This record gives sequence, structure tokens and C-alpha cells, in this order.
Amino acid sequence: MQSTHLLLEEPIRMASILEPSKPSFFPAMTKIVGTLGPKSRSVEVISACLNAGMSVARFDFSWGDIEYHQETLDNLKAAIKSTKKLCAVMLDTVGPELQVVNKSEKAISLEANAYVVLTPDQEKEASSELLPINFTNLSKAVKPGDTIFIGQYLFTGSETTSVWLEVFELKGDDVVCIIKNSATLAGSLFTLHISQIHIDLPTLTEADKSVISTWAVRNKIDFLSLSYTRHAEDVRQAREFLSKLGDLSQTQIFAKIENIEGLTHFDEILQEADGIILSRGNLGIDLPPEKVFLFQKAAVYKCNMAGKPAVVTRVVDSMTDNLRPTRAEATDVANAILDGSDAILLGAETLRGLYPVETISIVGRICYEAEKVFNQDLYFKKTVKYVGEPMSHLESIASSAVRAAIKVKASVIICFTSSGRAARLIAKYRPTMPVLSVVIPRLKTNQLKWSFTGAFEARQSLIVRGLFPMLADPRHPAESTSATNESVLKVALDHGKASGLIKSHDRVVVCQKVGDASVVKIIELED
Ligand SMILES: Nc1ncnc2c1ncn2[C@@H]1O[C@H](COP(=O)(O)OP(=O)(O)O)[C@@H](O)[C@H]1O
Ligand SMILES: C=C(OP(=O)(O)O)C(=O)O
Ligand SMILES: [K+]
Ligand SMILES: [Mg+2]
Repeated sequence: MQSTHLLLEEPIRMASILEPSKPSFFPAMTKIVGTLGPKSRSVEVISACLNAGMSVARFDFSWGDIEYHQETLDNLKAAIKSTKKLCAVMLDTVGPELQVVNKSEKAISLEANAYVVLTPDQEKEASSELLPINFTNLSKAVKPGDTIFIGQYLFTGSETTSVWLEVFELKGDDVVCIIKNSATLAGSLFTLHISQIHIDLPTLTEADKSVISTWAVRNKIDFLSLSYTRHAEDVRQAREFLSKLGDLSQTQIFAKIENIEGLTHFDEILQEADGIILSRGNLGIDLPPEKVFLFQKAAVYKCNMAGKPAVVTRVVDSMTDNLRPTRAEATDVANAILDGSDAILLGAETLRGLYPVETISIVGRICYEAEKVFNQDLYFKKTVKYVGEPMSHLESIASSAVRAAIKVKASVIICFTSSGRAARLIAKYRPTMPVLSVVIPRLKTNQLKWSFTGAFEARQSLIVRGLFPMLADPRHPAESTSATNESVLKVALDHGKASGLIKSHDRVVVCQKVGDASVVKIIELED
């Protein structure tokens, strides 16, 4: 795949930086999650997003109702059908999010050094002197001197609509604040972030539960993005809730780490969750700026070693209004990939940004370039050392498959999988070539009817760096005899060739079971 192999740890010839990268059928191994909203909900735009490389669509229920999101999702389904690109669905909860209630939607201007009162009385009109909020216990949670941030929904950090307040005094349920910077709150929704304060609200609110038991069940969502996860118990409770909702027992839970409380309990949360979202939007204001990178590196490393996907947010905020990212943003995206992230999550950029499609494609291109210089060798050794010995049989097979594929310069690894576990383990070792994960459906029953597994498993790999799923025909029996393996393998190879992933005379590494034995084999194609 890589003819000119550059490694950052070695001296790179400056001129080679200018050499254009070969066009590739898979723009990047890194996955892109796009938040769908006003600027990205028509079949046309969603189709363009899919073609540009979006493989997970996020539906953020902080804004918009069930009907709105259903319409968008129906459009997504139409786009998937017409583009023939797979896309997973992620529901993002509201959680304990504090919001300013601005019923009239009129712009509110705030002057530096003036006072403004935050009140739980939602009947009041929002004004320059008074901001009604959706939380009754604010005056019990904060004390004079605390910092409160108010920003536009999906604030980018670069707009002039965000304001910092300092708590001055508490008056009953009201909180009197000094305005630290002049700003005009414009937009339909403002979220409130209070630095390093525990908000006494459940992580999964009643409103979230109602959306999950209706919209999410109806649409069999692949991922639940659990906003403001603060403890491992939050994930356990969400899992317990999903387990009673039929198909949603298969939904994966991605814990969003958005504040210091979540950061403090990171290790336990990672054990319970299926993946982590590094929510740098909120966390970036909860943490001192000089500490944000350290959290990112530590968290991504832990996710990598656990073999669980790490998703990084808020990367190209300025592309919400501009066609090009800032230099710092472009470099930051690449660094997230070099750190080991699986996916990049776009928020405002795709939801209300002017250039959703261009943003996806630029981010994809940066990821692609970063992957090329990712030091896989170093990463592989680090991971093997971390896992230690004895290794589980499956992990040993998976890591060997990656090593073999690199040694023989295979163009692709084909992994048979039912639960998806084997494919994820291969991805954990960050192969430099794509992994075609051939999901073999299994027949299952709930005592009422029979159905096939596989669809969730296939879509859930769309957030894992390097995995490209393919759902095998359920008529192929799942028992792993050589004969059935051969026929499924042929279909996979044909699929790989049709998508341009595999060419004649390529070498391919295959990871499958024959009888009870897991095998890694290397095949060389003829034509
Ligand atoms: N239907 C199948 N045919 C052949 N090999 C398979 C099949 N399903 C899984 N494998 C192989 O079996 C091993 C376990 O894979 P995994 O997906 O973890 O299996 P399971 O779904 O049984 O937990 C891997 O080496 C994988 O490539
Ligand atoms: C993605 C984030 O949260 P949300 O978009 O849900 O506010 C974030 O804080 O980075
Ligand atoms: K949210
Ligand atoms: Mg957030």
C-alpha cells in the first residue's frame, strides 16, 4: 500500500513531503462521525457526506424532537441505499446538560463588568439582566468565585457568542454573576458549563429514556453516546436500561468524557464502556488549557491498549464558517491520529456549518496522511508488551495476522467474525492495510421468532480504525468447515476486488476458524 514509507522518527526528505499521495479507494482508515442537523439532513447532502467518508451519523437530542430526527434518519436511509455506503447510527443523549431557556429566541447582549442573574424560573423572559435556566439547584451547586461558561449550542470556541461569568452572590434560588466579557448570545439554544462542579442530575434523564425507548428502539441504533458520563455506574445503568429494550441489548455504549469527574473515573468507565468519546468541547473548558493534550494522549493510549475505539471531538471548529481549517486545527487532526484515535467526531461543522461535505473530506485527507507516517512498528511492540504473556489464543492469532500481513506486504486482511471480537482485536494492532471484516450471520431466536445476527456487528465496526465490514449471505452456513470457508472467502475476495481494495497478484492474509482451530493463512492471488 505504501511505496514511499516515511516514518516521523526518521529523517524525512523535505521534498518527499510535496509528493502527492496516490489516490486511494479508502480515503482513510480513520472513521468520521458526522452530526446531522439543519445543514446536513437532505438526502442529497447526506449522500455527499457518505461519499466523502462519513461512516457514522450522530443524532444529537440536545436539540430537535423525535419527528425532526426521524425525518433526518429516513433521509439517511435513502442516502445509504442510493450511495451503497454503510453508515451506523449514533444517538447522543442530553444528559445533565444545563441550558438557558430563551423562549423568544431574541439575541441577548451582555456587557463586561455588568451583573446578570441566573434564575430557575423558566416562566421569566430572558434578557440582558436575567437568564432563566433549566436547573433548580444551581444556587446550591455553586459558590462565589466559581466560573460559569455560556455558549451557543455546539459552541466552537471561536464565536463571539460565548460568555464567561463569575459567581458574585447567591440569592435564594438565583445566582448573581459578573459578566467577564461582552458578548451577544445569538442562536436558539445556549448551554451552560460550570467549571469543576458536580451537577446533581442523572446521566440518563427521563427525557433521554423516553427517546431511547421510542426513537432508538424503532431505529435499532448502533451506538449510544452517553453524554457527561461521570462514573462507571452511569454506563452500567445505561446498559441495564438498554438490555430490556429488545434489539438495543446489542447497542454499544460510548462514554462521553466531558468533565473532570469523568476524567477522574476514566479507568473504571473504560472497563464498562464499549468505546470512549473524548468530548473536548466541554472538557476543554473544564480543564486548564495546558492540560488538554495530556488527557488526550493518556486517554487514547488507554483505549488503544484496551482495544476499544477512541473518538476525538471538536477538531476543525473554524470550518463551521470557512472552507479551510486553521493551521493549528489541521495539525491537531493529524496529531489525534498519530496519538492513535479511531475516529473524529464533527459537531457544529456538519450540523450547522456551511461546508459539511468539504469538512469531512479535508479531515479524511489529513487522517490519511497521518496514518501513512504512523509508526506501526513501534505501536505494535508497545501493545504486545502491554498485553504480556500468556496472550489469549484469539489475541495471539489476531496480532500474528497483522504481523504476517505487514511482512508479506498484503493489501488487505480478511477476517471472518460473528461477534466482531476477532476483527476488533486485529484492528487493535493497527495494521497498515484495511481489514475486511466478513461478518457471518448466526441464526438466533427470542422464543417468538428466528432472526439473523450480524447487522449490528457489521455496522459497529464502522467506528473502528481500519475495519471495513461486509455482511456475508446468511445462506452460507456458519459452521467453519473448509468448504463453506472457501465459498465465503471467494465472495469476500470478489467484494474486495470490486471495491478496488484487492488487485490481481496481491497477497491477502485470512484469519478464520477451521473446525476448532483458528488459522492465519496467506494467499497469493492469480488474476
Ligand atoms: N463463521 C466462521 N467461519 C470461519 N471462521 C470464523 C467464523 N467466525 C469466526 N471465525 C474465526 O474464529 C475466530 C473467533 O472469531 P470471533 O469473531 O471472535 O468469533 P465468535 O463470533 O465465535 O466469538 C477468529 O479467528 C475468526 O476469524
Ligand atoms: C461533542 C461534545 O459535546 P456535545 O456536542 O454533545 O455538546 C463535546 O463536548 O465535545
Ligand atoms: K448532547
Ligand atoms: Mg459536550
